[in-house]
Amino acid sequence: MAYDTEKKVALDVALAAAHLCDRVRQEIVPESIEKDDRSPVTVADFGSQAVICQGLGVAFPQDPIVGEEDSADLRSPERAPQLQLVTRYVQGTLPTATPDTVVQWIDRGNAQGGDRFWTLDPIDGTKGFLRGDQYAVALALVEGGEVKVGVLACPALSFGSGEPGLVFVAVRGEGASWMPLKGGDPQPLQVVTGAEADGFRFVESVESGHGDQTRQSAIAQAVGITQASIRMDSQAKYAAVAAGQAALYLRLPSPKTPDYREKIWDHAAGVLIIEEAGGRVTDMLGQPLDFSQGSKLVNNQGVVASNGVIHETVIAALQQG
Ligand SMILES: Nc1ncnc2c1ncn2[C@@H]1O[C@H](COP(=O)(O)O)[C@@H](OP(=O)(O)O)[C@H]1O
Ligand SMILES: [Mg+2]
Ligand SMILES: [Mg+2]
Ligand SMILES: [Mg+2]
Repeated sequence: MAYDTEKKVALDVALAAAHLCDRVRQEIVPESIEKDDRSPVTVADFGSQAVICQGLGVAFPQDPIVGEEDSADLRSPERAPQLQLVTRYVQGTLPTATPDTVVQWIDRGNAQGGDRFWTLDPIDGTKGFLRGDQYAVALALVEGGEVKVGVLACPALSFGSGEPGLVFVAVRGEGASWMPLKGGDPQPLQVVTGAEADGFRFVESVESGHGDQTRQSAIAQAVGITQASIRMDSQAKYAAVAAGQAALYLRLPSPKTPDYREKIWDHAAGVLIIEEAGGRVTDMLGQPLDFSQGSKLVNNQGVVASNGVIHETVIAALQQG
């Protein structure tokens, strides 16, 4: 089957990284370092990126990686204790790791893109990770501007009363599935179908600054969704739609940052998982997300991810105001 090796390697490295993040959260209260854009990053974000870039580097030495983090904030002498801590956690997976190899692995993720590249969010939802809520390790392969393989590892997510820790994977044209992070048989993913919108739920970010919650509620109501939103950090929202737990994920530009452009690693894996589960993802104008323009979705604003059935109705409601 197509992309068999890529799928296997992506799953292996994402699982190793998810395990690292989970260990950090169980063992310490991770402190956050503030990046230049004032957003937080933790030892787990750095460790996750190091483990994944190392593994991809061995399996696919020619492939560029467009990752969220870089090691600049870890290299300064006053950050030596944090780099030591990252190295200690990476050694749990890669025993020969040193501070030098760790920063080199992290910086493999500094590529700009190309015809074929990986995009990596070592922890999507760092604010959720810090709060003890949802987060995801997100990895995707993009070829010719199209997402071909997507993996989302969600250590804190569960379905119903099941144990937390789920992983989602999709290969273009071959469907999407989920399994427990601990291992087990893959189960197919399928969006919720039917036209009974009043039974549907919608998902949105916990962070009010990452979207427009007022407008998101208004649009959901306009398309007949009467129930309150489910607020969740990270691309776990894409997983919720792919698994049929919600019919819609709305991410409309925040009035505080109207010119914000979404980052490719915040969406690539989730988009493919929803599409392969039978759903649809576009921007707020109904255009496909364009992953061929470097690290940002410069040609898109807002994201609408749905079960497909209600998609056109949502886009129409957005055009009306
Ligand atoms: N003004 C903004 N509008 C939309 N997304 C934003 C934003 N500022 C930051 N983000 C992104 O929102 C992501 C988290 O999404 P969510 O709110 O759905 O959990 C962050 O990913 P990281 O946590 O990987 O940095 C970050 O890239
Ligand atoms: Mg971040
Ligand atoms: Mg992110
Ligand atoms: Mg991140």
